[in-house]
Amino acid sequence: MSRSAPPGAPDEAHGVPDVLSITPFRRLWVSLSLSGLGDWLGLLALMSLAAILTRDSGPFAQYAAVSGVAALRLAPPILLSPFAGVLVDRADRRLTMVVGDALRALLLVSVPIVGRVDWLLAAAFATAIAALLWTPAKDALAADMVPTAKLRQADRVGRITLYGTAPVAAALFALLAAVSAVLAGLFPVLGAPAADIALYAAGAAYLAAAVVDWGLPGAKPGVSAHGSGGPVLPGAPAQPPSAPAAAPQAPRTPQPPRTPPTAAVEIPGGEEKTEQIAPLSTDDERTEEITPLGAGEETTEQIPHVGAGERATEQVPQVGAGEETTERIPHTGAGEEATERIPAAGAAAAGGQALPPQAPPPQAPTPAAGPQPGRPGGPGPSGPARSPQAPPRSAAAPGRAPENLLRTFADGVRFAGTTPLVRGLLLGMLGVFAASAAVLGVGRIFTDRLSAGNAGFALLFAAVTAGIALGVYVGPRVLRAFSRRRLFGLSVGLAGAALVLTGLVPNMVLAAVLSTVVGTGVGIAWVIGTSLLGQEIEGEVRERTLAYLRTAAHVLLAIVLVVAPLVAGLIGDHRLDVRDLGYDVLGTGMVLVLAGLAVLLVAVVSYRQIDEGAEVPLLTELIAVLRGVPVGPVKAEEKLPGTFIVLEGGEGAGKSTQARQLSIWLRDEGFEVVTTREPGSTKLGMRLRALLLDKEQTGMSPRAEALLYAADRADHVSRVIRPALRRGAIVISDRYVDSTLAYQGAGRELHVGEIRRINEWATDELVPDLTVLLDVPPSAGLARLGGTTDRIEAESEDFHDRVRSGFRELAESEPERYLVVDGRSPQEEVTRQIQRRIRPILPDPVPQDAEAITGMMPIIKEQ
Ligand SMILES: Nc1ncnc2c1ncn2[C@@H]1O[C@H](COP(=O)(O)OP(=O)(O)O)[C@@H](O)[C@H]1O
Ligand SMILES: Cc1cn([C@H]2C[C@H](O)[C@@H](COP(=O)(O)OP(=O)(O)O)O2)c(=O)[nH]c1=O
Repeated sequence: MSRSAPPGAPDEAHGVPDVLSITPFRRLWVSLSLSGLGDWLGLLALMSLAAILTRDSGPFAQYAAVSGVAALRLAPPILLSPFAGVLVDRADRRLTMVVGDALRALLLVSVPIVGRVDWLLAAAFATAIAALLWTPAKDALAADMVPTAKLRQADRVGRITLYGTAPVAAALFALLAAVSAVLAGLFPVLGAPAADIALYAAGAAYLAAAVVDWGLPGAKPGVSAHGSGGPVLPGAPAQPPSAPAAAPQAPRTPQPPRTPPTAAVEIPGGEEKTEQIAPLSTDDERTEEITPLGAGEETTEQIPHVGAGERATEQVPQVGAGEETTERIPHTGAGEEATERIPAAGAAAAGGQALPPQAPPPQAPTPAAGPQPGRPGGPGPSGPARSPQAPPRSAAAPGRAPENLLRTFADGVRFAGTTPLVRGLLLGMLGVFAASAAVLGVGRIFTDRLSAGNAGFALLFAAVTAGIALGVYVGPRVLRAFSRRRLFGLSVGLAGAALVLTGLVPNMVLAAVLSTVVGTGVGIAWVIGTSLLGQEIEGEVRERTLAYLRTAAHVLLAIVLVVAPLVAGLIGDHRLDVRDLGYDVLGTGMVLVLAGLAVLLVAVVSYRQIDEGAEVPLLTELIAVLRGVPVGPVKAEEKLPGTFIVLEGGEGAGKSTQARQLSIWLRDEGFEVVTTREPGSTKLGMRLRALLLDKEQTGMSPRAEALLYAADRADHVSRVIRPALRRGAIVISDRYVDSTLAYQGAGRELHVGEIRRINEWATDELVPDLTVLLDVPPSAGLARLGGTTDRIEAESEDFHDRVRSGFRELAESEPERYLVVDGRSPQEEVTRQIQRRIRPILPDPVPQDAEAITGMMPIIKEQ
């Protein structure tokens, strides 16, 4: 059965990013890498130079300047992105990118030349504005270049590029700081150019990006190959550069694919777009999901995605792409909103507006971007990684008011906190995200106090990003036998503890080592958190939750980057003298300590939420895992005195016939025998059987079918089988778990492993002592039945062939627990073979204590 790696199981082929073989996209990617480098390098250099230029301007000025750089870079995306989208929708995208990159180059280069902090802050703000216009143009262009089927991949490539440029920028920054120190030594006239060179380098990176942009294929305003103005995520890829903070998450999040493929229409401008786009509706994802269900199911599936009942349903036809709808909803929360928007903004817009996420993309780490593991501090430079889903692409809907972050939060809190696990995960992920933002926020002044300057700041930043990368890599590989939930909680705690220590040690090297540990904790928490979230929640709710996470991360980033230096300034630097020992209490260090303590608190709260119901104490499990011994609740195996025999096989294989023969024989032998069957041996089971086998019942989804059989089985085991086994009876069941594995697993091509798990739970892991498989070719078995067929019997020949092979594979995988008999043999022969196999496993027909008393009862099985 393993053969059936059902649909859905085979994840999208995330192989080598072959989107990069699309020449225009590859060029765009080069441009994104360059401007991403410029973003990160520019951010680091601006923060550094702000600290340097204000070093002598009074106690609080330095903190305020660094905080100001962060605020001015992050504010435009939050406040202005909807307007930027409108503008960009009307402009030539390629040209917008060229201008955006060139402008940023000029601005960064002008900063060291002017050498004034007020100009530095103005330039920080202006680069944010430039990125704000550049981002939607880039997203829309990317969407035009990539076929719909590859949008998701393009999105991934984009995000990886975004994260990837951060450590590169950190390394480059450190190198340039060293070079500038050497230059300053050689030519004292130059002063200490410190951050200057980094700003020139960032300017050069932007300039190079502008040159590459120039060679990109242009696109007319408002036109998108994919319709909706800019499709969805595609842009995401683009994001890299900008969005620093982006969300790591993931894979699932991005709904990129949703872009309606169709909309290959060119529509200039806002509203009209909507209409034209309308007709489409394909979406890769959806298609995949629907496939197994067959026609008729579509409707059913869509509804859950859409969320808001009727309204949503109405929208679908109008908007076309179901996905679009889906996307909007998560962001917006309310179905109605979505409805309103659509007409007004057009699909594209709708997407675009996806809340804040994209909006902010430009510079700030978009929420969307979220906490990507990869991307370290998210604080990134310019734009946040737009969320994949967020349709950065087309900017905002004309005339639409800027999205309301508060609303996204309110919606998010409402739906995201539905289970303790989800609550715990979100809390933990946001906690570690804030931790890395805190390091970035106070890092520059902190390293200044440690006399490590730019090089120290670069080292700190590189340490955190490298730690995150390490965490993301090792997270899924470390302590494999250890509970993922607990590992998540521990990694959040690790990040918090390491952050506290970082703030306490007045030593650059130790601070760098500890920052790596902070990053590692952050990376592990992100990678595990996103994967647990993906497992825990599905479909529309998952999208909403991730949108919320991105938005929250974005806002948190902005707050931490702006507030952290200010708090450090308020605390100030003090010297503690205890006897002969002096200890410098740094305002920045204390902010790290406070942030670390907050993260530790978050770790505890989050751990409590996600560890609910765990049966083994944390330490016991950890020690066991480290020693390599099996862990887990040691289930007190209930020793059942009875014997459980199951007859399996296809239709007409002779199961009922043999069950009858067996029970006659065993009763004759003096056993209490319970003959039963599935489905339908309890009151509830009879009703389920009617549902399951009624031919009128058309269009039942395979998963629902599997669950109904499992429900019947759960009732059957708890009411009939287990009580009989407890009494010491021999239970003969006509069908059991293997039927679901064969019919719904192999036959319907559902995931066999998943069905097995569901059935283990349903039966509380009751496994037969012996399973007899009566093997007959389906045609022979069905011919024996004659007459009318039920819903399952009426399935195709192929289906029954798969079922037969499914049964045989099961038997082959556990030969000691199976007896396979050729069901075409004469009945008596089949019976004899079964008796021969059963005899050795039969219990003593008389309770042992009774025998001990009389000492004279025959042992039937030996007769
Ligand atoms: N070994 C056998 N050879 C020929 N016919 C058989 C054999 N076993 C059962 N049958 C006949 O095949 C038909 C289906 O048998 P049944 O036991 O009801 O199959 P199942 O319960 O597996 O659907 C019955 O008419 C039965 O008499
Ligand atoms: C128990 C079980 C039965 N089935 C199907 C197989 C049969 O076609 C039908 C049970 O009908 P039934 O009339 O009991 O058939 P049989 O005499 O062949 O056992 O339900 C499943 O698909 N999955 C299951 O888990």
